[in-house]
Amino acid sequence: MSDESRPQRTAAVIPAAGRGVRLGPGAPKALRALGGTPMLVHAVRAMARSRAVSLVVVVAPPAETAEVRHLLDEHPLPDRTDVLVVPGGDTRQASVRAGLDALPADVTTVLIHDAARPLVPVDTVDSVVEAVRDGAPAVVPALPLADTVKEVEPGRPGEPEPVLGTPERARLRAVQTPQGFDLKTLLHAHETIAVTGEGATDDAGMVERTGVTVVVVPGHEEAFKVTRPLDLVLAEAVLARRRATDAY
Ligand SMILES: Nc1ccn([C@@H]2O[C@H](COP(=O)(O)OP(=O)(O)OP(=O)(O)O)[C@@H](O)[C@H]2O)c(=O)n1
Ligand SMILES: C[C@](O)(CO)[C@H](O)COP(=O)(O)O
Repeated sequence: MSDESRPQRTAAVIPAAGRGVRLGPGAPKALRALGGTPMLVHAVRAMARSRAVSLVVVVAPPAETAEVRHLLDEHPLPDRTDVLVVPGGDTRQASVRAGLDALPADVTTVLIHDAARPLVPVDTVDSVVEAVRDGAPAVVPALPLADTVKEVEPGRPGEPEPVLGTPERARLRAVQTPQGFDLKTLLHAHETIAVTGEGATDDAGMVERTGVTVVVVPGHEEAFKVTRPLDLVLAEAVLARRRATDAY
């Protein structure tokens, strides 16, 4: 079968193996409650809400893999969505790679979505999938910045840092997930980076290093990442508003 006539199956990989150090002491971040339900369950449902996604691969903290499997069995998804659970690695990049390695051969498009972004709306997920299916090999949702950004010479914590410059804000975007990829393009980036030993803080950053053009589509304010304690307060408020206004 030629590449053109092959059915386009879309899977989502959810890296969820981080500890959540910046959120403070407690269970691994993805397992902490948001509105009484683990953050990971919200993130998995957010992917399954897209009719394009028929498989979700959850990359769990290695010590909690069985617990995560049990948790997902307790929170079933629509019949059309399968869920796999695999153990993660020491870095986000290694965890994403573990998720990619678990994908079956018929997957052509992959979304990489942080468990730490539990409230991404389905329209944002769908717009990323659509852009990949329209031919973009790498797509990221992103928002313009509200703050001015300074480049600094990093110093010791608490010490003043000299400013090196002020990038033009109109050209900057704050990048979210899910990031969408033609699977072969992302696998090639992972293989290239394994050889060069470089790292990247997001998946699109890895693809950029292989010379492939990444495009941006509009992100959403509610796709923010739960990183620090105040983010959890905001997430609870957003979820409570949704539950009060629609059948969420
Ligand atoms: N070894 C790792 C590290 C991170 N992640 C995942 O990558 C996503 C984004 O990372 P971040 O928000 O930085 O999560 P943590 O690494 O858990 O946060 P922290 O740096 O505060 O510990 C999260 O869903 C996290 O679970 C992962 O799967 N494997
Ligand atoms: C992938 C990401 O969420 C895009 O903004 C971000 O780069 C993750 O960074 P973190 O340092 O792992 O929180």
